[in-house]
Amino acid sequence: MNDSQFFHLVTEKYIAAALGAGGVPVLIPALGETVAPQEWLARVDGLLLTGSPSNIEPQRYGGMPVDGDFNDAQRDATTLPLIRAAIDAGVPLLGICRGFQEINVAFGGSLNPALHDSPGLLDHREPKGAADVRYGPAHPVTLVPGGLLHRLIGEDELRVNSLHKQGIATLGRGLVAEAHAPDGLIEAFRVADADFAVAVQWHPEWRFADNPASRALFAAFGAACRRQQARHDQPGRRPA
Ligand SMILES: N[C@@H](CCC(=O)NCCCC(=O)O)C(=O)O
Repeated sequence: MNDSQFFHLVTEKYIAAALGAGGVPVLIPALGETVAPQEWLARVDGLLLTGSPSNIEPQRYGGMPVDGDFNDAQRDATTLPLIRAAIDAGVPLLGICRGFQEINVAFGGSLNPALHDSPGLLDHREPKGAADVRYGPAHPVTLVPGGLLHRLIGEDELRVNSLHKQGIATLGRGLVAEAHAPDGLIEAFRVADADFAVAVQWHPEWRFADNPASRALFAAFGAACRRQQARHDQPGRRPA
């Protein structure tokens, strides 16, 4: 008998953005090793790695446990192997906030556990207030000239929201920076050799339909998922 009272959930803004990208969203529960990554990858055409208030366990990237930290070991045990398997299978990825941090860690990168305690870095935590305030524009990011996001969005700079206390300390091998905050923090990257594997530290899913840059990002993710769907539908396709 399982009498667990835990919920596996996702905020509706992610579901709305996945629908807006042309997808049929399905929530993958945090089951860790109970279901092999290949089982999920045979059933989906893309992975949207969402934000969450929880942190990645620091031992996943060589860090020290922090007293009182809200970690989610079950999610780590699900997403980190899934990310590696998705890249091997050519499944498109879009990582947001915690999802951005997860892709970095899956590629061997590390995180700064508290940006606001690091001299020279901005405080990237959300302001207090209603959702409009918390998800409101917080700082600019500069897109790397000629990078994927720069070409997709067609702007040199964006104003983005900011709801994270952690951030990239070292970028994982095989990842390429795509955007920086004014303090130099990497705010977006792509996986160098992937068809589409992009991650952003901000929240483009928040009112994505009202924001041309967010629309462009989700449209590109949707198009990559449809390319993967076409590969799925081909006889003799590459197994996940
Ligand atoms: N551990 C991270 C998580 C930040 C994050 O994903 N925040 C999103 C919160 C809710 C949402 O999905 O909108 C950190 O604090 O750095």
